[in-house]
Amino acid sequence: MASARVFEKVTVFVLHEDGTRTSKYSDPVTVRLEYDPHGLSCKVKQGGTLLLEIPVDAKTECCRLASKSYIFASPHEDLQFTFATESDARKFHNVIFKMRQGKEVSVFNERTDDSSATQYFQFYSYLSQQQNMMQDYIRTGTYQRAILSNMSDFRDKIVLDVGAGSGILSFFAAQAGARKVYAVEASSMAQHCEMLVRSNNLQDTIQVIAGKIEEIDLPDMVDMIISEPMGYMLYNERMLETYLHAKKWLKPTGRMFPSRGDLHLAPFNDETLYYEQLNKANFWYQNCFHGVDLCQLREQALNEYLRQPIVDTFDIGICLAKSIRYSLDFITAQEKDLHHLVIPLEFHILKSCTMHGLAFWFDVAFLGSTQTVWLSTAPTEPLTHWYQVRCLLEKPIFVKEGQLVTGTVELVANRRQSYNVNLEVRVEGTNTVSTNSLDLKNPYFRYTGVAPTPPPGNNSVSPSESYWNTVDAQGAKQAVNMVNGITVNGLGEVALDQGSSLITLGQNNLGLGSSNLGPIQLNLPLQGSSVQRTVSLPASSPGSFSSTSTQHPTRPVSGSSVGLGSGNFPVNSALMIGDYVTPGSIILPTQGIQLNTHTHTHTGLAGTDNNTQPQ
Ligand SMILES: C[S@@+](CC[C@H](N)C(=O)[O-])C[C@H]1O[C@@H](n2cnc3c(N)ncnc32)[C@H](O)[C@@H]1O
Repeated sequence: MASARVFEKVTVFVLHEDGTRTSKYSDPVTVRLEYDPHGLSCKVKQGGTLLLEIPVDAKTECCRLASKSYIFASPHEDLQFTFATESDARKFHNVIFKMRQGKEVSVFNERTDDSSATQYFQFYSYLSQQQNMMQDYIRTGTYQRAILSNMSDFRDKIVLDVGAGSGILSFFAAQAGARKVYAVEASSMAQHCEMLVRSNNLQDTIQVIAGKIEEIDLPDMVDMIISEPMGYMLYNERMLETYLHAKKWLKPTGRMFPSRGDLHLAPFNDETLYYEQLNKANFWYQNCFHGVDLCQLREQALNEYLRQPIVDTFDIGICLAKSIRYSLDFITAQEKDLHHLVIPLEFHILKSCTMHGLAFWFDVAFLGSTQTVWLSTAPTEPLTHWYQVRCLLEKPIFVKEGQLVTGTVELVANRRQSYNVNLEVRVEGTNTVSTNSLDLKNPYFRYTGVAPTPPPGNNSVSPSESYWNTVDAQGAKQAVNMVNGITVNGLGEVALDQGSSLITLGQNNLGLGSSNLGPIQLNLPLQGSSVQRTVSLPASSPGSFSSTSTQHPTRPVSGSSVGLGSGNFPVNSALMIGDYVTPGSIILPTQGIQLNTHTHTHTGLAGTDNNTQPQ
């Protein structure tokens, strides 16, 4: 039920203690039963005016009365609705009865706290959040390619879209020739989705069903299930369980798009990241903060910071071993398989280094009958709104090339639609063990838009020389300037009068004293930044020129127009609840960006230090 059930000419009475009743409104009203993630919302209207709204869920006290009436009991008022016809009263009762029956047996409700579900579906009811996901071009483009390059899996088929949101994947299925698409969406986005279906004239193909997969009914079994159920680290949000649950509607020969998910794990080295967390905790290590000794809480603060998985991106060069892959086959896996995952670790260390933790990313595969398409969130691939996730160890360990690091990552599902992550790593043949326990529901969003830098010690040629070799000599030649009546270009070539060609000078061979030229400033493009960096050249360098260039992160960020500069930008915390922050939701200051080479300071971030998930 995406559209509301509407009942006209309903008379509403207030029931009194003494058994009498009085009319609540002078005229009959219109009653609408609308889908709500908790159950239903019963809206009483007159003309366009909303007079009353009664939330109806599994706990609401209500029942049928005689053949044409229905009673709602509430602490302050008991109401009787008398319908125009018996048939209306029966329909009204049936909608409520079915909803309540669904709730009683809802697998979703059993595994989810009400508060978590409320916040979660509220988040997805915002058009801006659906837009954020839709604008992740790598994500949306890959889904469309996977579907349209496997037309034979969709043509004339019945498709189920699990968590349809705006309905974008349902539209792709329709483009691929699906006969019928059931677009199931639990948030109130279902209503917007239905509007799009109608305005695109696809109401005969796409049927929007408002409700949770675990609670709705479908008229048919389906040939194909499509969905985008992946959260941070693949498993966050526990929507994969909903995706697997939906298989109760899949024909035995049916397909799942995506068909398989691979979680990748690799040990990493990142001194800056580790000390950044440590330093944040050091705030509590002061004994006279406005006259108050805070030291007692330093340990707990550190624990809190270390419990946060870090969401951002990094250079693959920080990884100390080849990643291991933990695969989940969506066709064969069961919901309960995702309640407790134990991932065995075995890393063959490739370079001697301090290991600070484990990095995670995921890929999903669409195994079509014509083509296999992969969607990857690897650090080597264009950035998506899933970024990558890193979990720090409580105590970093030193590992040597050739050593074997073993251990486990345990993911324990919780009622907040997330996981507790327990790490344990051991260096084989030594006594070295390190652990940590993290809360995936409360990650630290650290992405600033700065291109990640490779780890130190990776240069086998002189970086200074290679840089200058790549400076565009032609650009410098054209940067012509007048200095003390002499024309000088960026290569140091000079001409004494206008119109004559420029000549290369030896060391100050015009006899100009260095003091005449003064300090020379050169504005260079900075990698990953849209700001200029001022470099002072020796005063004896002839001429001065200014070359302004805007360069974006070396790894393209997918999604909407992102021009991300250096420094720390406020992230709109309202956008960070629920699913993810997209690259597009970084807010750039309009002016005056100070070059900040320390990417680890986050004083510029809005709100708290980035809680990205609902609690
Ligand atoms: C990550 S979004 C994807 C939206 C859309 N399919 C897309 O690709 O843009 C997941 C959607 O699934 C919905 N959802 C989550 N759990 C659900 C459930 N148990 N039943 C139905 N919908 C659900 C959310 O409300 C959200 O709109």
